[in-house]
Amino acid sequence: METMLTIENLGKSFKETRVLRNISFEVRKGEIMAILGPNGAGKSTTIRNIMGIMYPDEGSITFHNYLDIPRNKIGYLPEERGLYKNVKIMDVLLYLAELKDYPLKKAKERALDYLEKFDLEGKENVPVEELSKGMGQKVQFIASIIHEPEFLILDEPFSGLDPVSQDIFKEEIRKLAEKGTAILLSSHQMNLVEELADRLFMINKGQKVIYGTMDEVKTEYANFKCTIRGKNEKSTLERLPEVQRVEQDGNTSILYLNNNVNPATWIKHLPEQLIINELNIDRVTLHEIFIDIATGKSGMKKVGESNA
Ligand SMILES: Nc1ncnc2c1ncn2[C@@H]1O[C@H](COP(=O)(O)OP(=O)(O)OP(=O)(O)O)[C@@H](O)[C@H]1O
Repeated sequence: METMLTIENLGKSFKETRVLRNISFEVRKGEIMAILGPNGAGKSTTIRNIMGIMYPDEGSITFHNYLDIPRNKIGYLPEERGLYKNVKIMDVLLYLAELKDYPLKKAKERALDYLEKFDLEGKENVPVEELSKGMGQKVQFIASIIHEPEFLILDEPFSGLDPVSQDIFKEEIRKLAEKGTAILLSSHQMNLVEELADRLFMINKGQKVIYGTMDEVKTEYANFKCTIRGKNEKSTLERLPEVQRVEQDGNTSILYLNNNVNPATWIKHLPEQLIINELNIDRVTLHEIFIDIATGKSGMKKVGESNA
């Protein structure tokens, strides 16, 4: 896949404090690349450097190998929402399209089409200030893609959306990627990231901790876990082979297994006296990987130990 955006060894300090160190990743045509990290990790600072809102102290950011990033080819849904309040929705959208040199007739058609998709049909003459938070977010999303950008940055696009609207956003984001848009997605909603992202970059304290495809990350970081429903002593479960730790809630126990355990072999060695009403084996979720890596809670690879 063709590389669109390349970030190499990005470094940034605010006064004496270094908030980004050696950040390198790329975003390719037609992919959804997630940038993840705990609060204060450096995601927004990375995005602001890409957008030219601030400049890096070290490293480079190139678009199709050029240092000059053409603003009319980029779409940006910022974390801080804000549209001109007393202006009608259509006027805002056309104004923003015009700023990106996009043909107005086409922009109007696209705006009407998206307003319909987002359940805002007939609202084109409503002033922005009369919209609910979720409706305003939909309009801002349309504003970020009205000009058919090649590269799209979505900073927390799902916050404040109801589940139906989240699904509509998810579908539109997928469609944009299928049409070839390169998408950089920042979100704390791990389940949505897990469903959407092709690759991910996780940052903590300004440094890379994970970089790879969702499958690579799962294979490298997500061990298997076994959920057993049945009344068993926690200490009995903890003594089972290859069990890293056990979490118990009532009669439900989750056994986190060591790296490289083959669950088919492991399950054959479970003692017969265990009480098993139900048993499931899954890989741990992205949510659990995120928490484990950010907190160093389990025996999984911790921050700084990654060689990804
Ligand atoms: N303009 C600024 N001046 C000084 N420090 C800043 C500035 N902007 C960000 N920082 C600091 O840089 C670090 C990274 O912040 P950043 O906003 O990039 O984090 P983030 O990963 O986007 O967090 P969140 O998930 O909370 O949005 C934080 O320690 C923050 O306090």
